[in-house]
Amino acid sequence: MDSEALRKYSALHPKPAGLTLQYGTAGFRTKAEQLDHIMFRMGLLAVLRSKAVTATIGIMVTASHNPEEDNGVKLVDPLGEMLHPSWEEYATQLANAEEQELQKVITEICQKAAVNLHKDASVFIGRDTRPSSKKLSQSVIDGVHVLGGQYHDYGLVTTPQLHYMVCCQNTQGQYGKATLEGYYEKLSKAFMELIKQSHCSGESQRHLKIDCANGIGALKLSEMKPYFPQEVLIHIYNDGTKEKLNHLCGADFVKVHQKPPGGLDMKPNERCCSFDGDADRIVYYYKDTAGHFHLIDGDKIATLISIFLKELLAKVKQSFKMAVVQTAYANGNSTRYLQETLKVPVHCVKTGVKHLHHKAQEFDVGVYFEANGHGTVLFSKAAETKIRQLVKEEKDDEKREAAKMLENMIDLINQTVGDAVSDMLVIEAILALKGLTVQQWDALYTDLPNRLLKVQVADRRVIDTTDAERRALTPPGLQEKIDALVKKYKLSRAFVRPSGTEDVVRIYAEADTQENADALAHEVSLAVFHLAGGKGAPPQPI
Ligand SMILES: CC(=O)N[C@H]1[C@@H](OP(=O)(O)O)O[C@H](CO)[C@@H](O)[C@@H]1O
Ligand SMILES: [Mg+2]
Repeated sequence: MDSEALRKYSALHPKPAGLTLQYGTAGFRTKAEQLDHIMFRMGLLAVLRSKAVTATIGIMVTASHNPEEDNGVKLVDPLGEMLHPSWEEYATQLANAEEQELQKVITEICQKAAVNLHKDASVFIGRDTRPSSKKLSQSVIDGVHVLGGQYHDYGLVTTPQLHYMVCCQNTQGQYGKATLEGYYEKLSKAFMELIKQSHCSGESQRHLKIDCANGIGALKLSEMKPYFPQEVLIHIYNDGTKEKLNHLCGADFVKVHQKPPGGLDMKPNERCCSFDGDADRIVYYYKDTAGHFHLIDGDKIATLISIFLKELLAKVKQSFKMAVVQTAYANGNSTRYLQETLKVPVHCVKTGVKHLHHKAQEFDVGVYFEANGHGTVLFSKAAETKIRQLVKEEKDDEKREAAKMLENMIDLINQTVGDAVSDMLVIEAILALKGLTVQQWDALYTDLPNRLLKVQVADRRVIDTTDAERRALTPPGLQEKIDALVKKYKLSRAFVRPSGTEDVVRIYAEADTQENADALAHEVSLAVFHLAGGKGAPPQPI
């Protein structure tokens, strides 16, 4: 380690006095002007991680669905997964070290994590379209450079594209070519092969309006357009040329407010979808002839994909284990439909993609989605090998055709992480293959009315939870109070948990009617306010 260079460069990226930040659910995320030193130091950390695991590590500069003024940074592990939890602590230590301690902290991390500084290091860097992202990614490069790491700067890419590149690189091309062209070619080829097998659906079926949240998704979809077959008519809205990133649009806005985004004119029964700011989430929706808005969220996406995969798995007659992984935010009726109608095992884990991904790895086919539209499907190595073998060797036509579809699904889905572009193509292919309209898809089950609220408290860590965050252990009396409130309503459920990305406590409630869900959510938020140290004015009824 060149101490002199480290001192010189870290002085160029000074830490604001008194600022402490934590590597949370989505890495570091805050106002862009507070992040320069974090970026530099995450450049350092990526080099250490790369040396520790002898593989390429990714760094993505983005704050996803958060306001344009914010920014953030996430590290990507060798196979495209989120940074291993054991390293989140090192990230936090490095981020908060005073400048004169930096070298000492690096040495400590090297000791604890058995990092050999003499090894080579390689880092892939990507960024979203925020005005601050370019400069911040330059600070990442400074960090990588100081510790002698090699880097490849992919510039503007979606978050899932960066995850894909890292996985391709570390599997020596087995997962695909680590270029944007490689990504577009792999996905479009699998998509075209899939829809070739579709017999139904007229031309009008293939129109899709996409709200790109004024973010990176618009740029990358436009780049990908020449790779699509002519029948796929995608119309890009909120492309970032006129309005601000994520402002009154994007997947998070649509999901939270349960209403259409601005900047997209929706005619009755038209199929529409929204990406979030870094294109790793997607939700669908439409307006019926009476003008009512219908949201098709991550739970319904998981359901559609599960129906499709389950049918194919039955046809190939293998004893593959399939399951769906959800969080506590999944709509109660989606869980009921999956378990009781579709007869697929459902598992509930803590909020955050890393938890879902980890659980889904236990199955041959693990479908996971957060209600907000982040999700993908994981296929075990054994299942993938068997499916590819059936495509080559199976004599029975029906079985071979089913295997072929599964093979194309494996190639179309971005197995490294939730990917709005890839998920959109998966959904479009399934709708075309099954000849389903957006209304028919929506009608699979009816969402229970629900409400998501947030409450500010002095210290959200006073709330400790258990049972995949569905029950509160502390503060004393809170869970008993929630239980009593839930009993007042039909088909009701409610839980509270400290957010991992914002300084708030989140409240979720569902019940038989919207009025009841709203009333329950409000009552629970009052309980949180009174028992967990609420700040400011008490929450008002909705
Ligand atoms: C209710 C909700 O949507 N929570 C989101 C949000 O986490 P919180 O810990 O709730 O702030 O951001 C995470 C990262 O993007 C995402 O994984 C998660 O689903
Ligand atoms: Mg995102």
